[in-house]
Amino acid sequence: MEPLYLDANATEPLRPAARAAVITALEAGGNPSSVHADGRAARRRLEEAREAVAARFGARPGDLVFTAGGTEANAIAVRGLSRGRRLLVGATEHPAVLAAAPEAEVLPVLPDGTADLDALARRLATGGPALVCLMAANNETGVLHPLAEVAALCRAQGALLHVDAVQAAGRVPLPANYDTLALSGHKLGGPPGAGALLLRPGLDLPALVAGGGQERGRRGGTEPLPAIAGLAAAVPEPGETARLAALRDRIEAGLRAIAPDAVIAGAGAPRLPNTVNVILPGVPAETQVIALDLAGVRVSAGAACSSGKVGQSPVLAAMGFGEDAGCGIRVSLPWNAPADAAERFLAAWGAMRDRLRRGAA
Ligand SMILES: Cc1ncc(COP(=O)(O)O)c(C=O)c1O
Repeated sequence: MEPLYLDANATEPLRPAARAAVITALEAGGNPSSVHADGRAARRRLEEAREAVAARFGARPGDLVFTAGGTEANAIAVRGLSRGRRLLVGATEHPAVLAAAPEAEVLPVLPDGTADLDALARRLATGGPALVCLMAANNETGVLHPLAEVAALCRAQGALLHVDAVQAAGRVPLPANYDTLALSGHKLGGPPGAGALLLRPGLDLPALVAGGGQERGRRGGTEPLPAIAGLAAAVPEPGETARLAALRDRIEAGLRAIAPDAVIAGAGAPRLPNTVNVILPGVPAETQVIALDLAGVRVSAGAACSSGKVGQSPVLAAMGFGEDAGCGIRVSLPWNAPADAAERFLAAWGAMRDRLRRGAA
């Protein structure tokens, strides 16, 4: 039987339309900065992709900066906006943001994983101008922060807001009142190698790498046009979200029925339709991931971005899970999850749990 890929939050499988767009752009070639006809054709394709992505995510084309991915989009925003400002960063942010903001104050989250709005209001009320970084959806738990309220607090206190929407984009509606918002192509079903930073109208940012002045001087370097074309073509099918949410609900109901001792992280909070983080107390996440992998089911422990490192999840630790913060696995359904994904996952998970219990007895 085909392996069951349930690690979409690490990377989504390439969508057929994105694959076709990548190949077309690769074969067409051309550098958008060249003035001859091939360059002008590449420039047209770049601007068409910009218009499509901007329209889809509610931005103006002139306010969209293409990047090499989500990490770079976050870094441009955090470095560019934080000059002369205090940095306030959510405790469950992705390393892409945390690493760009090493001197930040950490904003706590509530036990359900959502931002602690009272703590944010207190931090904003004292001290100088701030830059707040809070993600739209968490990569490990799928928990959505209340960004409308966060944005209102920021506006009231003259703070800027950067939103890492890498996991939310294409899965849930995006917040509107940001200063900057980061996207990543390969989390949408495009290829790796392209991302985007959306800017509030009128906002400008210095480039991290100046290069040849591309992207209106906001991101130097030849634009990765095949990956950008793939990003622009990576559009969900109608009904996809509802289909994934139904599979997610079946998985959660099944887990509760099989194992009353299992805990679903962030269960009470609004979450992504495709993500379940299930904690099996006392069993290291790595053990679970390997056992499921041997059974042909691909899930992950914590953030897959940390190059195979597994240990305590800082996200689950920030939610107060203590020792069990090392015992959560992330199940993230891809856009093309098969109709029997929930049943196959539950059968493998239940068998794994039985084996581990017999082994422990
Ligand atoms: C929430 C979040 N932000 C940023 C990133 C980094 O994106 P990229 O892989 O495109 O650099 C990831 C990747 O896992 C992520 O989950």
